[in-house]
Amino acid sequence: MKVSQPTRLTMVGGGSWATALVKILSENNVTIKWWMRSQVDADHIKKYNHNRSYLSDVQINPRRVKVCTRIRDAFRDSEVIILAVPAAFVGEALRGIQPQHFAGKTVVSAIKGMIPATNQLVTDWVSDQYDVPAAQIAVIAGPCHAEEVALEKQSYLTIASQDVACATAVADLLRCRFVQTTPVDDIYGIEYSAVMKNIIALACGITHGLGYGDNFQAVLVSNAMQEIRRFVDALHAKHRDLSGSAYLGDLLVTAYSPFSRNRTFGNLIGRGYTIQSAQAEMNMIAEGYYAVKSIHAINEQCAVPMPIVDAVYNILYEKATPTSEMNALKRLLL
Ligand SMILES: NC(=O)C1=CN([C@@H]2O[C@H](COP(=O)(O)OP(=O)(O)OC[C@H]3O[C@@H](n4cnc5c(N)ncnc54)[C@H](OP(=O)(O)O)[C@@H]3O)[C@@H](O)[C@H]2O)C=CC1
Ligand SMILES: O=C(CO)COP(=O)(O)O
Repeated sequence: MKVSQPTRLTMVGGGSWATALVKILSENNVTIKWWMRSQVDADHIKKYNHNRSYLSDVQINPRRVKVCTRIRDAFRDSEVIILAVPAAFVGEALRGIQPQHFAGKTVVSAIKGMIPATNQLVTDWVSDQYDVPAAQIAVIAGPCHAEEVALEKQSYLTIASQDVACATAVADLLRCRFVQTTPVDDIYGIEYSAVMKNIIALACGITHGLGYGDNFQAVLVSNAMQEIRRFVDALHAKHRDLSGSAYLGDLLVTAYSPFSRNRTFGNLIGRGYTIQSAQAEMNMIAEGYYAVKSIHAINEQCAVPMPIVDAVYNILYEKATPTSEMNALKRLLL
């Protein structure tokens, strides 16, 4: 990707994170074609310059942002594609897009989830499905809730790519008054850690819903860090400092923030909601619900000890009760 401004960019997704990223990018010299599936939401933005369904206080700049519901129109002439729908729906969002539509473009995943059908990271899936070279793929990571971006609270993003020049170019696009960005090369470590922290946040929410306190959660989170290290090292061994903000920082914000979708979903499960009723209660998607199934399946090959992931999987997919799983888990934590 050329680092030259102005940049023509496509945002795929009409949810909270897509809306927050549109806000960030609109601060810079970027023109955005913003694809969303809902015609009603798109029409509303065109008329009133805000997204009625997510982060409705964010003003959309009509000079920078054009909304559309046809994915091929959204891709035309763009240099950068940002994917910002939950992983389970990215295939549906890109229906009608062929490898040639990605040719020459930089693809940036803002997604912290796994492709359920293939148990792949989103970037691996993009590379396989659309023949996008690794040097043109990046991810957006770091502890950053869309709600705080909407409020212009100081935030930090880490941009990872195997090609540091690509990461740097994307980091330049996303740096603004209230967002600092850092380019790095550990794309696999960062993407897997971002997926894992959502599962841990489900566990934090479940235990909170059951009545466990801060003392327990601190032990849960520190054990989770070790679990993440074991898993990521087993898949992609590399020297990495997991105390960095894209790893530990993202785990902390998700585990402790009331904005967290995954923690909220877990909390409802801990309080006795069924999966269906918890999903219905939330207007947003908790990626960890889908991801735990993929991570559990991948770990059948690696066989890394992951008691927290196993407990969440058993609760969400094996009909185990939160009480019994957390009773068993608490004996394993140190
Ligand atoms: N929210 C945040 O703070 C952050 C989120 N992320 C990541 O960003 C990604 C998107 O999350 P987020 O924006 O929070 O999600 P939201 O729950 O806010 O939005 C979900 C989006 O997915 C769309 N969608 C839902 N169901 C389908 C479907 N069946 N087919 C196609 N599209 C569908 C929704 O469209 P519709 O409105 O029409 O239903 C909406 O645009 C996730 O991977 C998340 O982990 C990363 C960092 C921060
Ligand atoms: O990844 C996120 C913030 O960095 C958002 O996920 P949660 O909403 O589950 O915390």
